[in-house]
Amino acid sequence: MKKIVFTGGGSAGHVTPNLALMARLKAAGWDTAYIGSKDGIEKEIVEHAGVPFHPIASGKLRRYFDVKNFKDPLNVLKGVGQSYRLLRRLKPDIVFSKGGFVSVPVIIGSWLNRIPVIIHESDYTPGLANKIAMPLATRVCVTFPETMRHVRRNKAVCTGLPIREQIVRGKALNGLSLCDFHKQKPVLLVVGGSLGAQKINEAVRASLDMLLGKFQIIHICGKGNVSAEHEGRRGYKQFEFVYEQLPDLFAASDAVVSRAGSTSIFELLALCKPMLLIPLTLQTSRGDQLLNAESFRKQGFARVLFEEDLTPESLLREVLETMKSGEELRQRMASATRLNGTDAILRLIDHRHRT
Ligand SMILES: CC(=O)N[C@H]1[C@@H](OP(=O)(O)OP(=O)(O)OC[C@H]2O[C@@H](n3ccc(=O)[nH]c3=O)[C@H](O)[C@@H]2O)O[C@H](CO)[C@@H](O)[C@@H]1O
Repeated sequence: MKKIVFTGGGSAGHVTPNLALMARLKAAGWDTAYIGSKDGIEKEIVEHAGVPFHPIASGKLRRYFDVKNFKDPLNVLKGVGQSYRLLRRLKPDIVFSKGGFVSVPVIIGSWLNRIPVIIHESDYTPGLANKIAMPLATRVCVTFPETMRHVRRNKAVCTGLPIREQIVRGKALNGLSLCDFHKQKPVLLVVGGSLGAQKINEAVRASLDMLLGKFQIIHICGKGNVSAEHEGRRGYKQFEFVYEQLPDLFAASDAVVSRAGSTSIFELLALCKPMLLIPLTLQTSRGDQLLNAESFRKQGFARVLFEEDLTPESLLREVLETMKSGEELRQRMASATRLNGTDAILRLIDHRHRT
């Protein structure tokens, strides 16, 4: 039986594209397993999808000072040892990595076992984990054509991002009834990335009275971030994290306010949803979301509001503008080439397995 091991995690953007590939490979008779961090979001998501999950120790690669920076290299080393032994036992034909810091020990473990590795980079510029992994990878798949220039030419393939098939199969009526919403007022979905975004959560709640005058609001606010004070308010529905119902919530929404994580914005592009993007700042990230957002703005798929300019008033103004330009944004998205990377990556996996 053909066997593949997946890795990737830290946040859901480094996990959900794997779900799209795993579903298809499982259906084609592959044996699939996952190696991820023992306390990362990937454990919950992968177990939820019914794929065997093998936890390892991992350390975060931080760009800022933290006492954990002294302990984490030891955890990464421990993770390399665990991955090496796991992979020697599992004996996969191939390893596929979606990036994130947990993937580094797994890729080193694969390389030590001489197992071919395909990695995928979601963002406009490669993340630190993928930069470390690239020399050890057989192939490097990318989402944006512009990312090809950061990868050695004989390894780079522009495949696009794998998107879960069910994302485009949501039912608006199910989404509305899940939130207890009606059809008379437009629906705004707010999602601050898979872990939630404090700044966006605060701005939404500070402008809630104004926003609720115009919209019904679905707010995916991240684990532990549901506000008890606003819970149960008519027209305002909060979720920490959503699994199967996400496609229905997407279908029920007229526009979306989102961080500019690559996985999210390509899903919204596939759905032609007018989006207002609030990218992570340079202070809190390497700036990848700023580039993702600028690329989408330039192509006419999204409006962008910088976090530095985020106030309750600017949020309301920009949401109204996004709704107003909804038809224009939708048309631009509908006429664009919208790559779903799933087929191209499956071909690479299959080809690698045969050679
Ligand atoms: C803080 C951080 O490191 N952010 C990075 C992370 O973002 P993050 O992990 O937030 O990733 P994205 O926003 O790109 O993707 C989130 C994924 O989670 C799913 N989802 C979200 C909410 C929910 O309730 N249920 C659910 O299933 C979305 O549909 C999507 O598939 O990875 C992205 C790469 O992909 C990067 O571009 C981001 O810069």
